[in-house]
Amino acid sequence: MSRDSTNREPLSPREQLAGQLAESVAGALSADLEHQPRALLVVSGGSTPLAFFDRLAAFELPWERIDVTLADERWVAESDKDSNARLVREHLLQGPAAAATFHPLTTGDGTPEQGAASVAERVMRLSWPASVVILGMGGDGHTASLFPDSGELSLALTTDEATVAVRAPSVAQPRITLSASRLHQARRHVLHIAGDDKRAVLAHAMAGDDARELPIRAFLACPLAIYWAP
Ligand SMILES: O=C1O[C@H](COP(=O)(O)O)[C@@H](O)[C@H](O)[C@H]1O
Repeated sequence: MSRDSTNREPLSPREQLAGQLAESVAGALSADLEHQPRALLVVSGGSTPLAFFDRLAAFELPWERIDVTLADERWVAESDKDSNARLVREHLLQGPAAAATFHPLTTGDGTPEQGAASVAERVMRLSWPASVVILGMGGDGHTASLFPDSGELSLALTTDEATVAVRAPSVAQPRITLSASRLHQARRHVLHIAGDDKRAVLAHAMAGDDARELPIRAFLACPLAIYWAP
């Protein structure tokens, strides 16, 4: 355990990792904004990024020139406990970062199939390439909402469209995901994961090349900076 800058709270390895990733992402956004009017940050949902969001939000950056969107989203209301947008609003768009512009991946449509085209138009208006795409990974090797058991996986791995509506037996809600081709459009790619289980999945992914088995494989050659803690 080390201590944070106030020398009060002991930091867990995951908290230290979140701080290191926040520093790196803040530096990347700052560097890009020196030579472009706006910068785009693509983040993932789930439980892993929360401490990172909290840390990044505190950086003094020209947030009014920063757009934030998600790699994927559950097709639920923003008030839902499973909404990635809710996590971003509650943990990232706080303090200095409240001045950023957030672009959610949902619409008022009943299904992601109905909403995907208008979300794609919204996404394509952003400042690509993104400064950073931060990916997470599930225990099944999924990243964003590219699930091994989804009927839309092949489409999501190959289409030039920006978004794909996804359904998978392994997850409760329908989802929308940025396609692999859209997620590839970034200056920097990061994989942020924690725990020995995910390290083992990543090692398995690195030993093969079939992205339909472990979709994270579609990003291993980006190159991908790996942020891992026990
Ligand atoms: O479903 C999702 O899961 C992954 C990983 O989530 P975590 O809770 O294990 O951190 C995430 O990267 C993805 O964006 C999310 O929709």
